[in-house]
Amino acid sequence: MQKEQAYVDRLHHRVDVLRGVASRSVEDALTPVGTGLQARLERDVLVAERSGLLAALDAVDGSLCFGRIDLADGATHHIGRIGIREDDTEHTPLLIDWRAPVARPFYLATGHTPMGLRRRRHLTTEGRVVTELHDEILDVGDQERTGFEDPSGDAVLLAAVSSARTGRMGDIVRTIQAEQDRIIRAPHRGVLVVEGGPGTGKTAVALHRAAFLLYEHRELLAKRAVLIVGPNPAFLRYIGEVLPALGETGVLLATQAELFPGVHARGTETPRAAAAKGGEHMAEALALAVRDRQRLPEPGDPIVVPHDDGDLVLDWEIAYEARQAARDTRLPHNLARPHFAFRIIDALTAQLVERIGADPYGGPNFLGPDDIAQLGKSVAVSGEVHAAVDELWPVLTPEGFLADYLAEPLYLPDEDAEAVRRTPGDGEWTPSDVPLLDEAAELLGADDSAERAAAEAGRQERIAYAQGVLELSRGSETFEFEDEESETLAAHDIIDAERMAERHEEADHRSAAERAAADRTWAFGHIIVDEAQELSPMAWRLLMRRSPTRSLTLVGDPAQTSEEAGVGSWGPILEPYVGDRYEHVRLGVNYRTPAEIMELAARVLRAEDPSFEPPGSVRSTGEVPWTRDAGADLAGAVARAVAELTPAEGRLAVIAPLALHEEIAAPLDGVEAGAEPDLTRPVVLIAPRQAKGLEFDHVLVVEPARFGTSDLYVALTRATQRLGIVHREPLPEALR
Ligand SMILES: Nc1ncnc2c1ncn2[C@@H]1O[C@H](COP(=O)(O)OP(=O)(O)OP(=O)(O)O)[C@@H](O)[C@H]1O
Repeated sequence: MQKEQAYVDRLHHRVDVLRGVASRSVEDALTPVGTGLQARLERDVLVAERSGLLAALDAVDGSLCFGRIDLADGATHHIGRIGIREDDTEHTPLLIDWRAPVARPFYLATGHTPMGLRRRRHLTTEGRVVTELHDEILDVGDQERTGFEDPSGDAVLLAAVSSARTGRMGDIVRTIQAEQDRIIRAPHRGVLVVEGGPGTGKTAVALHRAAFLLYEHRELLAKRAVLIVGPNPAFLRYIGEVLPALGETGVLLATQAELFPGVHARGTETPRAAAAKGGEHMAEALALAVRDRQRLPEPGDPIVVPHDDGDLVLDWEIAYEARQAARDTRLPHNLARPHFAFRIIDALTAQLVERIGADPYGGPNFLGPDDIAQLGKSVAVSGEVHAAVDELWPVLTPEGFLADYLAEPLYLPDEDAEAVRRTPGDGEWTPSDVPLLDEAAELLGADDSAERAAAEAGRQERIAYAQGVLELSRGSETFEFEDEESETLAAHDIIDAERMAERHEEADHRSAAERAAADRTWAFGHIIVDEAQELSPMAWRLLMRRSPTRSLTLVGDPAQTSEEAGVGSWGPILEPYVGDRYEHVRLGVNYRTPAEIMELAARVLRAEDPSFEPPGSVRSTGEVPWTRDAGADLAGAVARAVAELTPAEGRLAVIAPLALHEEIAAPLDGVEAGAEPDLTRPVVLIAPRQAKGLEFDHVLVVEPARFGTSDLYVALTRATQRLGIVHREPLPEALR
């Protein structure tokens, strides 16, 4: 123990030194060095690199080193959250990053396949103090004993899964299991579907996979960013600390509602409306509705456009031909519009030319090219002509178009149309409007060609400039950071002219994740979708647009699908995008819910599907879930149960239908009936849908008869320790 303590002390000392160096170099870099372009460029690059490193060093302080592997050849490696090297000429590794290949046997080796290991050691620390050691002997022939042997090999895992919850998800780097490790380290290209029952670590694995990919493909992913999509804001707050604790901050976490920049989709709607909007036929309906906005005058009733040289007649034929030509370009509506306008202007000019210059005796037109050009110009700048074009082919914004469409939804089955109908200006955008806005933006397009050309010219200039600076800095080697080759630094070291130039965009010092958040057309380096079973076909269309390279990890459990628009199986969802070229892996062990609770939860699903098999629980607690009839006083019974179940340390969730929240919260101290739960409070009151993905030490389910089957299954599987059920209405059959 003392030896390990000495080693851990040494590691912390080294981190302190590195932190000092990094923070000084941020400070130095922040001091004004002059106003020259080059000075500012160098400063920006330095600050970005050193701040990232500093954040990583600060973040890992909690349990820096958690493992050690002893190899058969006598070598030993300590494993931790980041890699650290000694300040010597060889840059000797002191701590191996858990993501490095050398660390892999720590997670995978077994007595059967020892992968060159003699022993695996788990170190438990509190702050900087080593409190426990657990050793596993992996070489049966090895007679040496340390006195810290853990014969079962799962003491650390069991302690982790039984520990009191904080209201925030923690990382699992200390105890990643072999089946999880394989998923975390799977290649980043292509689509990987991770399926597993409640508590199998899908979310944990997804987050660690993000950390791994950022480590393994730092260069690419720092530029293109990683997007993690979760079901609701409470869930994103719940998981929000895992990646920073692993030293990773360059990730964008978002719900579907946040994926259309500039729109805060906070409105609510019926599940029926959400399902109708999420349906695949919606894409076709919107496409047809856009075509409807490309109009023609009625035959025989032309638009008459006044002009100094006499009225111009914009009739059905002219508009029809112009529309055909514009549609033939296959450009989105707003981008095809100039083609429509040109044709109209041409045709109207021809009318003028014909009228003014026609030879009454049938000879050639009197007007020369200059006269014709002059007439063309007069038509092109005419406000009346523009108004006529606008009427036939208006410039449309996604918001305006969709609001109009929802007021009068066409091309949908009647009952879907009724469900989605909304008076313009009535209510806010909802999460299921977001994929429709995105679809509309795609169909409409924005004519930003001039801006793009200017931006590209500016970028090329900056790249040329950055190339010059890089050559200069290579020559003088001004970066005096001792650990240049360490694993921690390797990530931030490599910088090419393009990236340097990107960082130098004068008005834009945002990280890739921040820029991605503001850009609808951003192509992410990798996308991770949690609770992926909830997404509708329309939401998949949006996400696939954000991942043109189809580099995605989808995590979900069809048995927990509550949204009507969600998936039943992955094949039909993925087929349009990748055919059958996706990997499908399963996680089979439940680390959260004790066997006693899982048994009860499984009965709920078995009522509908007798063959349903839940994942096996990693432990049982002896605590059998209970049910209690509240009689007439539901709130009183809930209050008594809350008093009983509130843990001294840890969290209790009361999961009840929203309609009962006011009544239930009234007698409870410090419990609020509100839309946004604070999960760090000892007792939280949440609705079934809000419970998705979360976990608590104890759970009290209220009035389960009002839950849908999958919502009930989700609610029952949230507890790590105890579960109680209070009801006034008769219990569902499966819970009796
Ligand atoms: N290898 C592990 N070591 C320690 N804890 C683990 C491990 N794997 C999972 N857990 C813990 O199990 C709990 C459930 O994990 P997680 O929330 O990722 O499961 P899930 O499959 O996403 O569940 P659900 O589908 O019910 O939302 C978490 O507390 C997580 O930290």
